[in-house]
Amino acid sequence: MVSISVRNISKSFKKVQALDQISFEVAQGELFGLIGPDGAGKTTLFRILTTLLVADEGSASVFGFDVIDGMNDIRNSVGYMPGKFSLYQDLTVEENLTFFATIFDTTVAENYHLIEDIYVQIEPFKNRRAGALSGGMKQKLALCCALIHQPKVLFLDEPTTGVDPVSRKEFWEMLKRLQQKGITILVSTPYMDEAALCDRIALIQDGKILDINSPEEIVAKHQHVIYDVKASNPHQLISLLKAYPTAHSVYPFGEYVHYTDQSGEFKQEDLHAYLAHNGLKEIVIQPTPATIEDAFMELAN
Ligand SMILES: Nc1ncnc2c1ncn2[C@@H]1O[C@H](COP(=O)(O)OP(=O)(O)OP(=O)(O)O)[C@@H](O)[C@H]1O
Repeated sequence: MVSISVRNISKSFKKVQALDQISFEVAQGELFGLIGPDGAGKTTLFRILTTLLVADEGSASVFGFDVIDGMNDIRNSVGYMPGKFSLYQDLTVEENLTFFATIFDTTVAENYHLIEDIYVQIEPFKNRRAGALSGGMKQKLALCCALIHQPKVLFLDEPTTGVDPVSRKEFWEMLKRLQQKGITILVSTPYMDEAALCDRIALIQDGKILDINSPEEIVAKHQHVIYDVKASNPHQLISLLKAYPTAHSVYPFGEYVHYTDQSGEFKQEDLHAYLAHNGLKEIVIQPTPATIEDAFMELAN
């Protein structure tokens, strides 16, 4: 069964085309990721799907309810965790949760089973103002607030941005548990490593979908051999690689530069000799497996 359906959605703000003919479907119970850099259009899409913004073109439905005609039904059946400002900073942890339960005409007690796993971690701070919580705790509270009315679909806009790596990992484990309860989850993230944890992902840039598939298939489609390259002068290394006659792509990747070549006759020794001849030292060149980030760079090129 289809839980979220997006058909040819476009949205512009004056001269900026935030979304350009976006289409995709999310199955019930699926954990689907929107992956893209800042400004890709992720938040705009979330706002359209949660009925807070009207698209210029196209149509969309959530759980069979149209985003225009079924606005109230959607609002009652989805949970939305916006990237920023979803909590009342001056209310305590407990007051925030009670507030969100009340506006959906339910009680914390009624749906406590859904949030218990998460809430026990912030319960020791239940009398603390939300504004005084750490990033990871705010995120857990925001997730509890989005879940307290037992939504069928969860929209999470960059839930782990600005959160430490341990809390990020815990957060994804919680999402997996929620998925097992049958909740459909649409989550956005700029972190490519998190993309691998989704069932399927859509790679988005400049309002367009570059590809939709499982993370494994997106990586498997990558055509070029990727080389990790490192040398004494990273800036010069990038310029030299870009100037190499058969270069296909060159971009920084952690402590390395990722290099792909367009020639079938590429030899690591030739590239090594070229870099050494141009004065670089401590040169390392080694093949490395493709990641989602590499696939993204290739598609975005
Ligand atoms: N209300 C608005 N008025 C004008 N431009 C907007 C508005 N909302 C979004 N935009 C522009 O639309 C584009 C997409 O923005 P959007 O917030 O959807 O991207 P995003 O992928 O969520 O990135 P971010 O993580 O930076 O929010 C950006 O260029 C943004 O500046």
